Formats: sequence, structure tokens, C-alpha cells
Amino acid sequence: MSRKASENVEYTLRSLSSLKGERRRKQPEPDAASAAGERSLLAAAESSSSLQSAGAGGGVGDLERAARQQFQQDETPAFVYVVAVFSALGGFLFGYDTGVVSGAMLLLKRQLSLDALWQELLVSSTVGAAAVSALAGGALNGVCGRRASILLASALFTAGSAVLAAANNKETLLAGRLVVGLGIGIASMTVPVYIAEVSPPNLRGRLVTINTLFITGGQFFASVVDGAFSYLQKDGWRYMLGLAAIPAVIQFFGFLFLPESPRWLIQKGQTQKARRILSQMRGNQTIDEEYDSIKNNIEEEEKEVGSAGPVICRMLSYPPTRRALIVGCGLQMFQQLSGINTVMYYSATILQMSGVEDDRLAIWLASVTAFTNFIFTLVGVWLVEKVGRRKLTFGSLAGTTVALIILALGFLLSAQVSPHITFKPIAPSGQNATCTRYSYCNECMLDPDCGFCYKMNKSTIIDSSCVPVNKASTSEAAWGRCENETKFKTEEVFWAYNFCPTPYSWTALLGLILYLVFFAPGMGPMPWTVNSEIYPLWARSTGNACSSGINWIFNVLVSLTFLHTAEYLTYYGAFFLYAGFAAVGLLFIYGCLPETKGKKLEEIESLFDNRLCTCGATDSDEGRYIEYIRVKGSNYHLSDNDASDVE
Ligand SMILES: O[C@H]1[C@H](O)[C@@H](O)[C@H](O)[C@@H](O)[C@H]1O
Repeated sequence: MSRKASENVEYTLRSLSSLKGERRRKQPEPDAASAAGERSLLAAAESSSSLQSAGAGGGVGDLERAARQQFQQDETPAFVYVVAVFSALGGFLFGYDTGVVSGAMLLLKRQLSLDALWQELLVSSTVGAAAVSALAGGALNGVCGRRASILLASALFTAGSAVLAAANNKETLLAGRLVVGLGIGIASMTVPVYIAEVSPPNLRGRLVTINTLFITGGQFFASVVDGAFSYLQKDGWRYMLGLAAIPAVIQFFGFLFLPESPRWLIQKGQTQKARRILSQMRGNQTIDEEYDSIKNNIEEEEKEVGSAGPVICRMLSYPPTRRALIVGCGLQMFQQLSGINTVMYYSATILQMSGVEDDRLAIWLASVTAFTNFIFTLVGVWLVEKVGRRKLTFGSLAGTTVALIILALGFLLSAQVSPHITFKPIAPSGQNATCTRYSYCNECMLDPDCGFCYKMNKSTIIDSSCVPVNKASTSEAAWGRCENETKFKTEEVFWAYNFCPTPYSWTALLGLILYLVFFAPGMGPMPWTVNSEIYPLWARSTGNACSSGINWIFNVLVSLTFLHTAEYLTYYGAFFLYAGFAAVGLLFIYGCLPETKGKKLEEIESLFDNRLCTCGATDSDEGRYIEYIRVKGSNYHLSDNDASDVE
């Protein structure tokens, strides 16, 4: 049946997929609505073959097909993708700027003779500034809008990168890193909100997750750039840090032409403009219902919650938003407490433990780690609309916990067979003698000032000593047999900084790979995705500001405390600790994270109506995905998706 032939028949095509798979059956009897000329068909979501079989024996199949085709065309206007990709450049810059610094630092510390304090300052100033600006970004988003905030973030990225590329002293570098950090914080909280607000509900999870794909893509790209420019000993860091200006400028100019979020415009009373933009975003669909639903929702929210007092106070005193805030901040906190950034940062060390001795090779292999993180985030983009946020996050954190335990076991086994120190050289006068007092490689490795120098007799370690590391290059000792590359050859010695040679390195390597495979599709992106959806409009900017701020604060805490934690608890203790945090996170997700898949942003608030730890349990719709396509003129819209008139 052609679209034209179906003109006088009104259908509602309802798709429902159950937890156990997608089922499809045809409504046997017309219901009340169909008595008024409307027939309901229950169809399996995204199952075109079943659509066809249902239609077998009549023109219904054609009509359904037409409806389906139309629906698919309607739901994916290219413009939404363009907007999402331009916004996600903010995620790319977030990933690039946080990732690139480790490689740049190797060159910078030599060229500008940076001491440990300055190195620490240059790395953590960016993350600290991101925490501050993410928290302040809430007010900025609320007052100036999402578009202006993204424009500001890209301007900051551009300015910061230019300052970094041209810097001639460490103070200017610090200023540049702070400016870039301010940009990262604003982008990290605004971009997911903006994408969520312009996306149709059935694509929202996927499009917001693309932002995290860009974050991990930025981290991967940064590791490749680090590898490539590490050969340019003089000024290579200028290119590493300055290159970020290119995507920043592209985003800035792109956003000059891209629109504001229609939801924010409606909230500000700019309804005509909002309508125009919404209709542009939805291609050829009718937007009346979506528009009305957003508008009514804003009015109801104002009645219910009032508009007096600071948003954060209103959020805390109104139970549904208070619960949403706890869930959002909790997710971000557990993301960082499960140690992603230390695992990524220490991947080179883990790889060295596994026998990769060459420093350069370890840098390149670290980009393989970043690539794994990126590729498995792509799996998350694919899964998020299929299995939903709750299952994806839970499954991901469960796997991450197991991987952390394996990683910890790898370090534990290695520590137990840690090589004995058999040779204690006398320190030259005036040199630090602490290192020479250690008895095992494991103690030596945990002291950042020392490294392990040894010989091999077949597979046995002999003549091993612990000596101070050369402050300018950790790939050699300050003095003695491991002092330089020439001596490595003549003396037939090996040098291990930050690790000990071990037969159990494969366990740590397995843990590392499993960690990324499990973390990247769920715990990496879902905290950002879920936060972009769980707050009602009036609380969205503030909610995201708080949760992003928590993400950055825990990011700094975990990375800054890792070395001390490792000193007190040893490496395996630190990874067992992260596994413990991840296990608590599992309970939290199981009890508190509701499923938001397919729901309209305006419907999500009701998921937090019940007591906090019943959120997960009372989610009766979990795993079911209901979509309604209104075919010509149906006048109700219970749908999780946008209705469209198919003629
Ligand atoms: O979601 C991202 C992603 O997982 C990154 O790899 C990580 O470095 C960030 O801290 C995190 O927020």
C-alpha cells in the first residue's frame, strides 16, 4: 500500500521490545482508540523483518514499512548529527589537552629545567581549573545559554593553546594551562547538556555518548602526537600543546552558525525562535507535541518548585532533584574512584613490567592503550540505545572491578617474587645514599628517587643494586653502572625505573586490557550521558555543574594521591583499594540508577519520585522500549519518541 493509499486510515504503530528479545504481535481487537478510526499494531523495535511478516497478507505491511521508513527518515535529520559532532569537538579538546601533557612534560622538563613541583603544577593546574570552571559553568549556562558557553570554551581553548605554543618561561606555561583548564571545565559540563537537549529521545544516549568517544579519541590522538613529536627534542612540546588550537578554532567558527538549545530558549521566553530551531532539528517532523510538552513542563516545574532562591538550594530541598543530584554526582565520583586515570597513566609502567624496556616503545605502546579505550567507547555508543544505561553501567563496572582485582593480583604476585638486592655500591660523596639501603626491588621501585640496576644470567637476575635516578632523565641512573646507555652495553646491565622485572607481568597486562575493555563502553561515558538527562530543565545546568565539578575534584584527588597511596599500600594495595571503591559503586548503581533510555527529558524527573534506593528496583519499564509512531492524525502521544504524521 502506498503512502497515498493509506491516506484515510489512521494507525498507531507501537514498537515494543522486551528484556529477553524483541517480540512482535498484532493487536487482535481494535481498542477504544481504534474505534475512532485508529488501529494499533504492536511491533518489534528495529526489526524490519518482523515488520514485514506482520504485514504479510495485506497492505498493512506496506503501510508499516512506509511508516517505519518515514519514521527512520524523520528521526535522523543530518543537522542533529552535525550539531552533535561540532559540540563534541569540546570533548575532543578535553581529551587532547588532558592527555597531551604527559608527553610534552618529558621534553619541557629538560628544556626549561623544571623541578618536580613545577611539573606537578603544570599537570594539575589544568584539572584544578577545570573543576572550578565546571562548577561556575552552571551559572554561565543558565544565564548566557549553552551556545554562548560553548563559544566561550572554544575561545579559551584557542587562547590557551596559543599562549602555550608561544611560551618562553614556566610562568607563561602555567597561565596557558590554567586558561585551557577553564575551557575544559566549561566544555565538559555544557556539551553533554547541549547535545541531550537538541537530540530526539531515541538517539539522545547515542549522541551524548559520542562526546565521550571524542574525549577518548582526543586522548588517543594526543598520545600519537606525543609519540611523533618526542623525536623533536627542541620545541617539540610547542607543537604538542599548540595543535589543540586547530579543532578549537573550527568549533568556534562552527558554533557561530549553530543554534541555541531550544529548551533553554523556551525557558527564557524566546518561544518563536525556539520553535524555529526545534523544527530545524527535527527535519520534516511536526514538533507541536514536543514543543508543547517542553513548554508545559517548564510551567509546571515553576509552579511546583517555585523560582525563588538559588537553584542549588531548590534542588536540595525538592526530593526528586535531590535524588537525581546524588545519583549524578555518585556516578561521576565512582567513575574516578575506579582509577581510570591512574590506570591510563600507569599503562606505560605496566607495559614496561611486561618486558618492554625501551622508553620510546613504551610511549607508543601507551597509545595502544589509549586506542583501546577509544575503540571500546565506540562499543558503548553502539550499546547504549540497545541495552540501556543501567545495564551498561552495571555490567561495565562489574567487569572493571574484576579487572582491577586481576591487576592488583599481578602486582601482588610480582611483589612476592620481588628480586633481592645483592649489590650495594658506595654512593659518591655528596650523593643521596637512601636508595642503596633498600633490600628488595619492590621497595626501591616505590621510591620515586630510585631505580633498579641489574644483570641477567639466562633468566636469573644477578648483581642487582638500587641507585638514585638521574633527575633529568628517568631512563638512566644518577651514577654507577647504569649511568648511561654506553655503560648499559659495556657493563651488560639493565635499568628499571618505576617497575621491577617480574615473571607475573602477564597478569598485570591482562588486568590492564580487561580494565579498558570493560570500563570504556560503560563507566567511561555513562556518567556524562546519564547526568545530561536526569535533571529537569530548571536544574539541568546546576546539576551538571555539580556533577562535573565532582568528576574533576575526584580526578585530581585520585591522581595526586596515587603515588602516596602506592607508597603506603604498595601498588597492589592501591589497585585493591580501587577495586573496593568499584564494588561499592556497584551497589550504588544497582540500588539507585534508574533506566532513562528512550524517555523524553521531561518524563525522566518522575523516575526519582520514589525513595533513593528504590530507583533501580521500581523501574518497571526497565528494558522495555516503547515507541509510537503516529500515522496520520492520532491525537495522543504517550510515546518515548517523537510522534510524526505519516501521510
Ligand atoms: O569519561 C572520561 C573518559 O573515560 C576518559 O578516558 C577519562 O580520562 C576521563 O576522566 C573520563 O571522565
